[in-house]
Amino acid sequence: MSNCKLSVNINKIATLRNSRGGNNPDLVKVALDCERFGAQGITVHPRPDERHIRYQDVFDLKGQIDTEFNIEGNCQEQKFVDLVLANRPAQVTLVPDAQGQITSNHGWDTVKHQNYLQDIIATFKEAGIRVSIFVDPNVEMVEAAKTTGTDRIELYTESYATNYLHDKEKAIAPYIAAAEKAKALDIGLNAGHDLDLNNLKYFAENIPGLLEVSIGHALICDALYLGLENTIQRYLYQLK
Ligand SMILES: CC(=O)[C@@H](O)[C@H](O)COP(=O)(O)O
Ligand SMILES: NCC(=O)COP(=O)(O)O
Repeated sequence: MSNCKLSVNINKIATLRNSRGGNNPDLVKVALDCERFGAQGITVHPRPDERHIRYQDVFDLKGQIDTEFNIEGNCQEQKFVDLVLANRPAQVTLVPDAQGQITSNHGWDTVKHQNYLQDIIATFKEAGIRVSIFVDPNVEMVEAAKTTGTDRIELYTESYATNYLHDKEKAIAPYIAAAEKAKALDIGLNAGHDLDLNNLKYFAENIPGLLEVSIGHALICDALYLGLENTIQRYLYQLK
């Protein structure tokens, strides 16, 4: 039995809600239903333009969620730092997004941004929030993550998901190396981005010490066909 938790990213529920301006679907209700259907965490990624998750959503969700609340985002935005400190989620995941990016597309350069990361991570840890930082599957970046003081790293899995379709052993090789380095350095390990029902099982089976995956886009797409409860159950099954 795997110890890996499934955190459902509900950004795309907010995208749908915002498209009409009302409150349908109700983001808080969906989050609570995800928990009821077995999700072990809820992830949101508020972006400065609030194109999906709004800052107010974070306050609304915080009081309601029973499982692990994970807020992802760009800590170079002071508004994001203030939001996280005001809500004190179980975990904050720091992602180096640029303004206007369509989605997250790279991890931290933990060598170049070492001093900055040390300071911001200490700020969140002093507030009692577990910190994870988004990194590419690169051993050098994992090594330098250790001295930032982060509790965990989240491996950016886009290249795994893309290359899985052509050569899954080659696709996962850099992730195994990164995970082994994280384990040796006693850094907790999360992963996410473009994980789906096809590629998740192989990833979870082959990555040592995987603690959590956060999955949004594919899971919400699957729910259109399979229903949310059935979809969450199927993702959980991949992690068994
Ligand atoms: C950090 C990460 O991997 C992202 O996948 C993210 O949380 C998704 O963000 P969007 O929903 O805005 O594409
Ligand atoms: N951290 C990754 C995440 O929350 C969801 O990414 P995706 O499944 O929407 O690509």
